[in-house]
Amino acid sequence: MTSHAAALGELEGLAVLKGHGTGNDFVLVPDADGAHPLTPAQVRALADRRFGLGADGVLRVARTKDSPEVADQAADAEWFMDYRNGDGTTAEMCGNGARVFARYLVDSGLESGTSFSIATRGGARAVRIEGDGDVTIDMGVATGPLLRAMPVVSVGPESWNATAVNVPNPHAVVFLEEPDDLDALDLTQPPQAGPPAMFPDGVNVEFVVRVGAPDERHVRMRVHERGVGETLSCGTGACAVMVAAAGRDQAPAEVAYTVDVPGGTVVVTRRADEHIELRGPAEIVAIATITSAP
Ligand SMILES: N[C@H](CCC[C@H](N)C(=O)O)C(=O)O
Repeated sequence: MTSHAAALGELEGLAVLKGHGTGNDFVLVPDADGAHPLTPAQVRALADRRFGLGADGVLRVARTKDSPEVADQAADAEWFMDYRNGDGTTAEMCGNGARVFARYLVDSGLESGTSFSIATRGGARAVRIEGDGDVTIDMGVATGPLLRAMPVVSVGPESWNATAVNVPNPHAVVFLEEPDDLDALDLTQPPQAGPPAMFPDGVNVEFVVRVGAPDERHVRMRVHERGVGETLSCGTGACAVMVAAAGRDQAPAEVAYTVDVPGGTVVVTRRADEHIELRGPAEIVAIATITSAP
């Protein structure tokens, strides 16, 4: 029996869902009574695209008040988005996941309004369900560009200076000149980002080209995610890209960028209070029950 089969066997009978935000896909695990805290091995098994359900990450739906690491957010948010990368590691925040998580809370009746907050490892985050079905997440204030030292990113023999931005998970943003250069990048292996001391817990790396003139505030990106690999979209990455591009463009404090990702398009807005808002679609595509190996 594979280790994945054993891990899934520990979850036999569990009802889960599958969803995505611009192609960044997740297994959602409703766990209101805290019966399934999920081990890293169980996360890897659920996320495995051959031996499991397949996803970039896992979103466990837990009660904030019963989750010690975020219980201080319980007054603001009833539900905790316990995000895990597909390799079983945790991360501070997941922007696309937050949209899918919010969609599930509303569709399942666990939240009844169109404005509420969710708890995350990065802090409580306000959610707004838009009239057209999009979901907007207040991602808080990004920190960066971090100017203490310009990180360097390498892919094979090529290297570039990058811009470090935390959302609050760590990102390194590389601007490329030509769209063909973006499309030609081999992201089957993790880019190297350094100096290592700058990213002691690893880093998500985004590669960006402008679309049109700078004042069109339109960019296109690819991303290699920490703990996952290349994904079709990254919400926190899109936010990091917006902050880096706005700095590069010397854009006004209040500004919005359209960010094209391989899986679709999101809009990232910086408000006057410096909060970053991520707006985009969120889909629940399936419901499933974990059954043990026959
Ligand atoms: N796809 C996620 C990013 C998860 C970040 C995770 N890969 C990490 O920081 O380790 C998003 O939409 O923000």
